[in-house]
Amino acid sequence: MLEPQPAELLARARGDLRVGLPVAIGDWLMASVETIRPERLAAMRAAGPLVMGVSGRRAATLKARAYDGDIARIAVPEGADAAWLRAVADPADDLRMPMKGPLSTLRNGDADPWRRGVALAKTAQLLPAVIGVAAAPPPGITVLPADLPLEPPPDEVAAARVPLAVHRAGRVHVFREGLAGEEHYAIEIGRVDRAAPVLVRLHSACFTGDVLGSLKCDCGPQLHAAMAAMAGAGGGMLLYLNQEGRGIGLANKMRAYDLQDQGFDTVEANHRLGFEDDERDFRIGAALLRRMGIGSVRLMTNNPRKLQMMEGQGIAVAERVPLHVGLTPENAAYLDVKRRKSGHLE
Ligand SMILES: Nc1nc2c(ncn2[C@@H]2O[C@H](COP(=O)(O)OP(=O)(O)OP(=O)(O)O)[C@@H](O)[C@H]2O)c(=O)[nH]1
Ligand SMILES: [Zn+2]
Repeated sequence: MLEPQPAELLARARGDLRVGLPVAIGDWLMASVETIRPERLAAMRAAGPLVMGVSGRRAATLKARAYDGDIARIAVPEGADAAWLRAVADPADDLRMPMKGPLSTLRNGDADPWRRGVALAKTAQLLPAVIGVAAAPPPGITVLPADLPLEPPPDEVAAARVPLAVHRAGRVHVFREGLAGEEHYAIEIGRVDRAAPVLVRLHSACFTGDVLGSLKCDCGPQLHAAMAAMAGAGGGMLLYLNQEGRGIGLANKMRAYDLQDQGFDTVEANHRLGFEDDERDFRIGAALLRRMGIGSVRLMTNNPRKLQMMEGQGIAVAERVPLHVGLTPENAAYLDVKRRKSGHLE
């Protein structure tokens, strides 16, 4: 078995999009609008009429009809250049240059390759927009398999003792998700008694909050309060999930922050970019707990989705422990939107 297997092809396709290379999906060659270079765009245009795929969310902002529901296929006009494509994909200048259309969207043909193309761009943490042409793949181009494999369960790569300020007994476990996927960390604090429900926090990476002490969110204070509570209780398990920006990556989160400075709230900003409110898959958290031998938790969260996911994945939630810390004048509106729009609990 020397040929690349489906899971490997998927990982390679994700990398290709980031590099600016097209990948073959169904009968189409598709590249990322964000990373494609002008020469390659010209070569694609020479191969036939161009079509652009965006998410239904982005289509709604563009007032383009999304005949395919969660996806829209936009016919690219003849003279449209890279700047035009970028403006359709990237909301940064929506308010300054509101008129991009009218955009004509396709309704016939198979939308599924486009759905997969946009999903692939999301997992590559790029703007969720792809440009494509109906063409056979030239040699060397990655062909995305029709049936995507189930990602293998997360694998523990390494673990070591790390004494922590909150508790001398700390242990950091590094897990790798799928092939070339994200790394996530499980941090054992104190002595974790698996015979009783374990105090657990699923924390999503927030570079700005965790590291820089940003006042725009409550992540840093939540992280530190959770660690302190675990130390105080004698033991607990912190899962640090690399799901920056609710899964859209730091570049896209900064794009969202820029939109927030233009007056959109955290949910609207994600939508304008073409993302859902929350692109995280919390199942990875349950998988890590299982790997750590934990089946019952006292979960520190205000997010009902985390609770539902745990129960759905067979981890018993013995108790929800609310986590309200770090309120600042700068994040009051953000926390209010989480309560009103995302159903966050008091
Ligand atoms: N896209 C986007 N992500 C944000 C924004 N503010 C914070 N984040 C990200 O949101 C995530 C915060 O996640 P959590 O701390 O798990 O918070 P939560 O989902 O509200 O749930 P609990 O804190 O458990 O109640 C981190 O990945 C942050 O990077 C924002 O305005 N936009
Ligand atoms: Zn944050």
